[in-house]
Amino acid sequence: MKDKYILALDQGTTSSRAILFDRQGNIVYSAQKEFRQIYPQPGWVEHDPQEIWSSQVSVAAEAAASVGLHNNAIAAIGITNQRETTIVWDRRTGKAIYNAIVWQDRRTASFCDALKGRGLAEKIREKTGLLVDPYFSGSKIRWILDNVDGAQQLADQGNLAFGTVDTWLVWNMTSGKLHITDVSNASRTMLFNIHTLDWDDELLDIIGVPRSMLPTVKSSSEVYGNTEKIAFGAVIPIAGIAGDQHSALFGQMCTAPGMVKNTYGTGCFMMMNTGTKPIISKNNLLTTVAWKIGDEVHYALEGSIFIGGAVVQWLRDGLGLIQTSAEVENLAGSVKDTDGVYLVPAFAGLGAPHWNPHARGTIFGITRGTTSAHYARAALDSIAYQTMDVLQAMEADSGIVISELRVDGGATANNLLMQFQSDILGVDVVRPKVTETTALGAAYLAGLAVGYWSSTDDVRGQWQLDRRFHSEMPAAEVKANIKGWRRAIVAAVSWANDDA
Ligand SMILES: Nc1ncnc2c1ncn2[C@@H]1O[C@H](COP(=O)(O)OP(=O)(O)O)[C@@H](O)[C@H]1O
Ligand SMILES: O=P(O)(O)OC[C@H](O)CO
Repeated sequence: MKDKYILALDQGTTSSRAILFDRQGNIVYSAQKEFRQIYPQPGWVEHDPQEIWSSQVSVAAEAAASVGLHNNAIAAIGITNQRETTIVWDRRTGKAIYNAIVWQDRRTASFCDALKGRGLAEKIREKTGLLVDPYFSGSKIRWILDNVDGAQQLADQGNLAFGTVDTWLVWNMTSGKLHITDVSNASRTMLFNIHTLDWDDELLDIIGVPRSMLPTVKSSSEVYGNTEKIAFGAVIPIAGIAGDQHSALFGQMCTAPGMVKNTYGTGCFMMMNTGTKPIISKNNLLTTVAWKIGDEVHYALEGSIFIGGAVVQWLRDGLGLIQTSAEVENLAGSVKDTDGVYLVPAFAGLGAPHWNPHARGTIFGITRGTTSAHYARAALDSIAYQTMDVLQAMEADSGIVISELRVDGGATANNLLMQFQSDILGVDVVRPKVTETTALGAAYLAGLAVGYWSSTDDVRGQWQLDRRFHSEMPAAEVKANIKGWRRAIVAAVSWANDDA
């Protein structure tokens, strides 16, 4: 298998990517295609399942063609995907009966409130590791069964299939031969028991989802089957599947308990490997299955921040202060600090660890001397402060003092942000050379299954440092900054309460 490659398919919220990796974990070719975001009503977000498939298959074909699709040049395919996004289709035709309901979609908030009202939150958290929230797939499936004509009847007849995006891609790549998912994606549905590693009959009953709709749950690294030539253009083993944040944790080689990564994309997603036992959070974090390789299951704690790099997009598109996201570094760096300005970017409520859907974006401490540069600096700082809130919750839940944070995602290009992150956390922030860690993780999972790499130890050595940021800020300054952020959070939450 001398000149073979691994093809990683990274199906994200706004684009589909296909990246070819070589045996040293280097990127050989990368292709990317954006697709439509559909907003039928405020708070609703949908994708066309057909566009998810066609964008993914076209970039896969482009990447595969770069090394000669018909030369058996690709040893295996690994899939990683936006999580929780829900697709329901008719098994007989392979046609989706409704658009994909995206993880950001809030339409099932009242259904979730009703579950909480019935006192089910603790049971659900105990079994699934999740908070009751529209974020997860279960309530989205229920919505489709309740709102698409004839759906419930089709489900009762066993004609409907549900899948997260990994499942949908595999179904299409195998012309409907495989209806599978992996443990990491299953653990984001609110239907999966993370202790028994099976769909939970009691939860299926509570949420009203027939077991016949659900995919078979597999490990994250095994040969599930082959792509069909007619659907995919070539016959290639599909050998790895993991949700994108789980895949990034693996790609960052956070394979030992206590290792943490934070991905700074549109949102920020921090995950800590907690080893082979789940930790149920007391601080509003999620417990999730990191991956299963062979018989070994790893669990993780996760904190999801809804607005990360998106606050920079707002400076660019909403305020017009910058032309490109990258420009924020120069603008913010033109002042020495925010001069007391705090920005809480709760544009869509606050995620972990606050979980307040009513909070809204707020800016405090403006004076006559405040400039656009202070806004830019406060926006960057807000990403770092939100990360700090999650990291502290993780330390409290795990009892582990974190000494190093591995980072990836688009906003980690920003050195000012990374330095401030290290200053405010008091830990080293560590940026690898390959920041496409999500795709790399999926490639590793697939390559391990087919013997392209022999063991996790074999790939661990491929992780290479780009830059390590050490904390430099004097302790008193750190303390004063954090105190201001805490006041800003309290004020943002209070602002949302119109009785206050
Ligand atoms: N130099 C930068 N400084 C701060 N934010 C940045 C920078 N470059 C990109 N971003 C932000 O990073 C995000 C894109 O990162 P990416 O990892 O591609 O996200 P996603 O996978 O969620 O689409 C955008 O929100 C963008 O504003
Ligand atoms: O597609 P991304 O990278 O924004 O990730 C989305 C997450 O998986 C949602 O839980």
